[in-house]
Amino acid sequence: MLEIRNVDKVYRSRGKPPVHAVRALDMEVGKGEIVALLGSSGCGKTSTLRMVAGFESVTSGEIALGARQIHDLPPARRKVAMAFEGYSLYPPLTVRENIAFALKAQQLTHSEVSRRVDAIARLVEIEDTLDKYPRSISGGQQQRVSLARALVRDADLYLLDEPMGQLEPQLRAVLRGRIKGLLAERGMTAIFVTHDQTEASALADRIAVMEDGVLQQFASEKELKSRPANLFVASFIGEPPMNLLETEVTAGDGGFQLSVGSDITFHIPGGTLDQHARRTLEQNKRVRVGIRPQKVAVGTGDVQVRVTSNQWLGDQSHVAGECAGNLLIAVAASRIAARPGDVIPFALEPRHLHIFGADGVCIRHAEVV
Ligand SMILES: Nc1ncnc2c1ncn2[C@@H]1O[C@H](COP(=O)(O)OP(=O)(O)OP(=O)(O)O)[C@@H](O)[C@H]1O
Repeated sequence: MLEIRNVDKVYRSRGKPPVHAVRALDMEVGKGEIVALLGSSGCGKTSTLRMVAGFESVTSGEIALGARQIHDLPPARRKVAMAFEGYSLYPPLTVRENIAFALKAQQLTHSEVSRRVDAIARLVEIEDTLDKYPRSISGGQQQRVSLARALVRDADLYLLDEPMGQLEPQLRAVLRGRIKGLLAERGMTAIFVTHDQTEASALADRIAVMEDGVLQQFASEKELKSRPANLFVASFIGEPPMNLLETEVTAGDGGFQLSVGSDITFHIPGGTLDQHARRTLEQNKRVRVGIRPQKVAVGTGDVQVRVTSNQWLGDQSHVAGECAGNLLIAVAASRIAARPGDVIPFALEPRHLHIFGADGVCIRHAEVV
């Protein structure tokens, strides 16, 4: 449906060094798929969306939508609807007129326009603002008008830039569900930008994780968590973040020992490694390993940890502790009786380890259970 092929974006402003905002981006989005672009501020999410919509040119590369090459077309001819981060509402028009304006090109009857505007306004809960002007409504309401203006259109692709960033958490959760329902019911294809992992997971079929202009991994939330492509994705996705440890590698016992000083030793059987992983471990003296806090067992095991904090969050405990200069976090389903300063055991099983090569690429994933 949407194909982004080897796209680069370089901003050049006079007197300033060029900014390489997007690098060699390759991405395919299927019909009816909902995709989240997730990443920290400045990683190139908005630039990507704006290039697809046509508000920024591509520096190189191609973008196709269905059978059409669109990267050289003006925005109005792309059949792409976009809700902007800065809303871009027309100040002299009322909310109703702003939303209806998006339907102008579709030559609908007056009553059909009214019906559609009322329905979308109801969905995003702005019915009572329809006769007001943008300046007299709140930022959160303006954001919903912008969202309504994009979703009301018939388009091949919907691009939503931080569509709910201004809304309070409760309304956000309600709208998330409704928008997902609308997109699914109509088989709409959508890409939305977010900083928020919960939002990405709740709305999207697949998540594109970007950092520094580079697509790091494009996969379902489940796969990002269970098979992170590299250290960046491993540490960025998941809450609390993955525990990462620097280990020393020694070969032996038909496999490898990965140790953190004399305090932690993992035995990795050769049979759990493919050829590339084995070669990487043979060639590197040190590698990083990662283990999800949810996979660290508390009160059992042979890693002695000095507790630094222990919080009960109502449905789970987060226990943090220090071992050989490393901070380790464990998530347990029950209350843990431990106070800061106590020494308690943690169990870190080798089968739950992700192992990363010197370039940060994951060479062995944890066993999926
Ligand atoms: N018009 C522009 N001219 C020059 N540099 C720009 C321009 N627009 C964006 N940039 C730069 O390009 C990089 C990527 O910006 P972009 O807005 O795409 O990131 P983002 O991931 O959407 O960030 P945010 O979440 O903060 O909106 C940043 O370094 C930004 O400063």
